[in-house]
Amino acid sequence: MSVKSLVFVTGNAEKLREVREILADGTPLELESRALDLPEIQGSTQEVAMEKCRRAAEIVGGPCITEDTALCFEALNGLPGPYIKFFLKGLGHEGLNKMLDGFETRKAWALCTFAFCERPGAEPILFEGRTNGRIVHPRGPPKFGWDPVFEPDEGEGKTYAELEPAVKNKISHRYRALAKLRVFLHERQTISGQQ
Ligand SMILES: O=c1nc[nH]c2c1ncn2[C@H]1C[C@H](O)[C@@H](COP(=O)(O)OP(=O)(O)OP(=O)(O)O)O1
Ligand SMILES: [Mg+2]
Repeated sequence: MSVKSLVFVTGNAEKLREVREILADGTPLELESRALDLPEIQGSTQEVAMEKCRRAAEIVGGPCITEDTALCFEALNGLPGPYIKFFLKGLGHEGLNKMLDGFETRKAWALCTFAFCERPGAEPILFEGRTNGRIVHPRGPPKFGWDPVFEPDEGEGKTYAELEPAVKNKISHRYRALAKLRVFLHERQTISGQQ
């Protein structure tokens, strides 16, 4: 398998931008993108990611990757998790904050799951990355999803939205998952001799 033909299937332009920025550093990995909004099942983050990637591989007809992002609240045992897109749409930034009023902790973690599927019918392989933080009232430009309400522990008091993109990309859930995917793809290529 040549990684040059790897297709990233996502309907989210901001995700694609960050993935490209992260991949620009280090060993080159060429990505082709397909803007499809794939249906997502209900279930654990892993089940959602596996099924989405399976469907993507059927449509693409070859190797592809997909990515799922969850935002998990400690007080809610990890919910909204993979359903954050719908919670954000329905409640907005302030609504997400209100959900936690009355709970003892506003701790949260961002979880990114990349899935790689070699061909239609193959079992996808998952790569997870996690960044811990907490939910705060919105600060910073509202450019990408819930970035204004997530303050990562390593962000020196800034929200993802307030951090320079290059700084977010060094500590983010996405960066951490992508680092694992990259090692996997690199080892695969080396083993199959396709440098
Ligand atoms: O770093 C991030 N910072 C802030 N917000 C983020 C981030 N990454 C994803 N998000 C948002 C987008 C969507 O509201 C939800 C994930 O849902 P998710 O299904 O994974 O993304 P999506 O449907 O927009 O794109 P895709 O076509 O790849 O499934 O969290
Ligand atoms: Mg989605």
